[in-house]
Amino acid sequence: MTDAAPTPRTTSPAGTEKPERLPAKETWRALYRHFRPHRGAVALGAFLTLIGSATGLAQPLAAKSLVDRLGGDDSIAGILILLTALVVLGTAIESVGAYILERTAESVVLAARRTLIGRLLRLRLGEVERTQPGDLMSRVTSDTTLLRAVTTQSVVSAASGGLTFVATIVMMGLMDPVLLGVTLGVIVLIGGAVSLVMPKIARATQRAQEAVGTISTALERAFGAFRTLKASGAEQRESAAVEAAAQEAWRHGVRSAKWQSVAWSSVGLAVQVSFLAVLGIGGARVASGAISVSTLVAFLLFLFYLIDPVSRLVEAASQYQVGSAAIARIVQAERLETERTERTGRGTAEGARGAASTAPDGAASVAFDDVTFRYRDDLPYVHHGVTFDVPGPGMTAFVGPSGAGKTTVFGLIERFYEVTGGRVLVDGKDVREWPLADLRATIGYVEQDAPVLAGTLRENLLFAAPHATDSEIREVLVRARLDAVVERLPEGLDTVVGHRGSKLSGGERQRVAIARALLRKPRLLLLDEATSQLDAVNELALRDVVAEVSREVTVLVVAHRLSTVTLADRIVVMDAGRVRAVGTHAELVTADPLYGELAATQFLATAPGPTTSTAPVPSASPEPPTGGVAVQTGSPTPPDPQTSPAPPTSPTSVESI
Ligand SMILES: Nc1ncnc2c1ncn2[C@@H]1O[C@H](COP(=O)(O)OP(=O)(O)OP(=O)(O)O)[C@@H](O)[C@H]1O
Repeated sequence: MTDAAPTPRTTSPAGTEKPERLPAKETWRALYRHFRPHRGAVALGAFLTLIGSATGLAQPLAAKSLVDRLGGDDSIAGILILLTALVVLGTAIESVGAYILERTAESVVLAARRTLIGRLLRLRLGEVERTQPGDLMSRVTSDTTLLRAVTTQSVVSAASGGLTFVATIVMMGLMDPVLLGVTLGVIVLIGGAVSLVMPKIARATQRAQEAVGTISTALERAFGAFRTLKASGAEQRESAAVEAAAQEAWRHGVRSAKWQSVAWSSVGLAVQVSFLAVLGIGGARVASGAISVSTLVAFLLFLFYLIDPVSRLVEAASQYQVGSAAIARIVQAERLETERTERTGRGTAEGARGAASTAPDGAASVAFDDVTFRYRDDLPYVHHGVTFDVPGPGMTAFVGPSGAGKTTVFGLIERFYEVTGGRVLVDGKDVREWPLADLRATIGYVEQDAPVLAGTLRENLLFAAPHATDSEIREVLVRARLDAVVERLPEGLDTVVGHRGSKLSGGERQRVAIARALLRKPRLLLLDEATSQLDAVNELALRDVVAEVSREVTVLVVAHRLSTVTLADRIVVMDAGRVRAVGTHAELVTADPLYGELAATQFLATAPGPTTSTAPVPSASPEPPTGGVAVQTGSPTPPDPQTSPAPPTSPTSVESI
């Protein structure tokens, strides 16, 4: 089975390229999809508004009756009460209608936002990496608001305007078909010109919305690295970039307003020109006796009456253009590929806590079977036939130079990305066959930069295990050496940690991330070690915690410290996307030149204190190991994707450690 729910994509992913406009039919369908669930409410709102306005028509009659009685002996109290009641009733009905329409408009926005939010948080990681999150956010917050008018007011305007237009045209036709022909000729001519302007409104609106997306993106970038921004003295440059985007939004907004005002003024123009044409031709027809003067006068009155429905039709059309610009951006975001995170067994809330679990208990096993992988088709391979086998429990350390592909191993186990070739197995089962929620419920993951979310410390801890009890929280706080920190805080666990945990130290953030992962009670713990976040005391303490956890749980660590690797039951040495050796520290330090070099330089540089490691064997050019348990694994390097996109499939042995 596959958890991805791909949808055919006709437009580029949000934020990567200039979004295309949707074809007219698709625009219509997408807008109708948002309007459809609310059509009853829109009809009711429109009906009440019309009734409300209609009561207004009765008021002059009531007023006349009032005036007639002023001179006589009849009491005017009754008619005054009636008049007042009519005014109040009419206003009440009209305002209820307007309220229903506005409420429906808000419901349309809410539904669109819900759909988008539901999808955005389930997007595939690769999709998010290809997009600009700020721009995606603006689609939820800003573009959805543009659906308000088009799905409610403009439908009402189009319907009422259309009806009145047809009725007036029929009346004019009954008066004089020739003059009607003249009127329609002028309207069609000017309407044709206006229809050329309409797409310009949509284009300008879309560009303005893109610029709003750019503002969000730029602000998100600045706040995401706020300290760096200040330390780099980049406030002015970043403000200038955001202001430029704001200026761009203004420019396109003004352009859209310009075309909208052209469309609006064309209504007046159409009527004025029609008036002159009707006056000229109508005058001639009166002179020739074809029609009477009164017919001409009545026809001209109808002509002016036409202004209102035509205005409403133009308003509906221009709102449709604005809506079509927004819907194009919304549909584009809806088409990004999502994960299917259906929940069974451990994936449920109870399952995540171990109850009702369909997955086996105890430590999970992990195996990579000839895995090839690249992040995108246009990027080089990161894994070239990676093969290893980790039976649980115990601690396995992944070491290797920067960029060797160690963190990528974790991304593939979590199934953040799909392998290009080969298989990733957890408990002997291909991760593609696991329900995604169950797979992830099995795993606790501590990222290298240990992200902490805005909110309280408690919220952060409960993030991965929302049903954990207070005693479980206390236990992990002690294990992660956070208990003293929490005691020091004035509000303890309810202390707000700031945006991205900015009120915590780097070491505290990392311990929060570890506590969060432990609270999840994982069967497999993935720990991407930070290079230098912890002081020596806490590092040693956490080393003991991880060692203790690894007695029952499978722990995979991307290791940057000698203290970690010396403790590991097995070490996987990675280099340039391949596993070049596996073994213990003592074995590898003599058997694998690259490992020896790493132990001598990188690890020792970050070691917390004196170690008992055996002397490393430095080597400038690492050679495959010649003895010990270190084993060269992996299949040949996949060919260059540019010249041959197919990865190699030649089988290799699975190394059992
Ligand atoms: N999301 C991504 N998109 C594209 N390329 C990526 C992505 N993440 C990593 N890479 C590339 O993949 C390669 C392997 O990265 P990875 O993070 O797995 O290395 P690593 O061995 O963990 O390095 P380090 O020890 O520095 O953390 C690198 O060349 C990196 O630039």
